[in-house]
Amino acid sequence: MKTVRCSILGFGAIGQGVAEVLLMKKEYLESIGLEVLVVAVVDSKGATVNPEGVDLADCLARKRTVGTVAIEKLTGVEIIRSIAHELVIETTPTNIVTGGVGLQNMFTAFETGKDVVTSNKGPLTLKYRELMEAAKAAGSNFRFEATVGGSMPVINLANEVLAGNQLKSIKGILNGTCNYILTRMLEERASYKDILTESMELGIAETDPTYDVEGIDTACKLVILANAIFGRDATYKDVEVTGITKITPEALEMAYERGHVIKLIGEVSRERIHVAPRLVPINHPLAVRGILNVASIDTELAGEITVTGKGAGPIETASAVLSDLVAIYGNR
Ligand SMILES: NC(=O)C1=CN([C@@H]2O[C@H](COP(=O)(O)OP(=O)(O)OC[C@H]3O[C@@H](n4cnc5c(N)ncnc54)[C@H](OP(=O)(O)O)[C@@H]3O)[C@@H](O)[C@H]2O)C=CC1
Ligand SMILES: N[C@@H](CC=O)C(=O)O
Ligand code: NA
Repeated sequence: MKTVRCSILGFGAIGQGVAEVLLMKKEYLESIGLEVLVVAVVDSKGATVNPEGVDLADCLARKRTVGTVAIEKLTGVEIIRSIAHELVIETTPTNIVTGGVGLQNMFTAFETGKDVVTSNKGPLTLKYRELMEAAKAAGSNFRFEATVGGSMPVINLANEVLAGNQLKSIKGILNGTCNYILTRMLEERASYKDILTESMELGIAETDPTYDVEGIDTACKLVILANAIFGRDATYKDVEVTGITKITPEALEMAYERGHVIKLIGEVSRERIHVAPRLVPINHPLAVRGILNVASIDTELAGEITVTGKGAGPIETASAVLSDLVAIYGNR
């Protein structure tokens, strides 16, 4: 049995989802020869640490009752430097201005020879090239399937499953919150404000939900795809961005009467990266509903390949984190 010691940095919707999935998948992981030991869990107030493995069920219970896992006043960087482990699971908030605490966590992880699996888009949007170089110099694994499309496979699908097949563009819906809002505004005439509040309660919206509705989150994901799949050196400023804040119920209804839905569509190719609301025919493969995401990959050899799946949510996103963990340490 191989033991993988890991830290979970950020214990909000996704960090907790990861903890739940690690508990749920303990037997499966053991069946493929992996014992995953979480040695530290960190939120904004501090950490629970145990080099022999923390009690994840207890961390989840304390987070839900007391509001924090903090027992010791330690930060992510301090934990990365002082506690022996192999893998940092980074799930702190996305910040595209500074990279947030996640950027420092990732650089420190590579500096100390650790692998990183993350759902955090900020560092990758701001400093993709530098992070890849740091990971390479350290000989570390760096995987981030959860950053784009949540559970929906897209990065690993394009780079691994479609390896060798030159890709021309990727186009689709990459924000679950916006799709949920647009769907419910049209189908139930629910109010924009109420659905946004509900999205925050469901753990699908960003820590700062303006990132969702202003198209910033989709833009981040397009930057990650541009860099990870199209070999570009893009940052946020390379994206043309329009969000959904100006879409009215009347506009949605008028479009529907004419056989269309309005969707927030992102598109990335070697030439252009842009996101804006667009009209999509009702029966088109991109016209998915609710929190679903969808991506149509235009390939050189295989034509168009379209995938869809839940783009947000704690357990769904943790599914992508789990698959990255297994890709690094499993005997596949
Ligand atoms: N929600 C989703 O469906 C998806 C989210 N993501 C990405 O995953 C990441 C996490 O999202 P989500 O869980 O929803 O966000 P939340 O806001 O629910 O959780 C963020 C967590 O990070 C903690 N945190 C904030 N600052 C610090 C700090 N300085 N040191 C340590 N911990 C800190 C927070 O602490 P505290 O609990 O004390 O506030 C909280 O536990 C984001 O980058 C997001 O973009 C990606 C895919 C899907
Ligand atoms: N807030 C995001 C979460 C996943 O990245 C979304 O709604 O898609
Ligand atoms: Na994904």
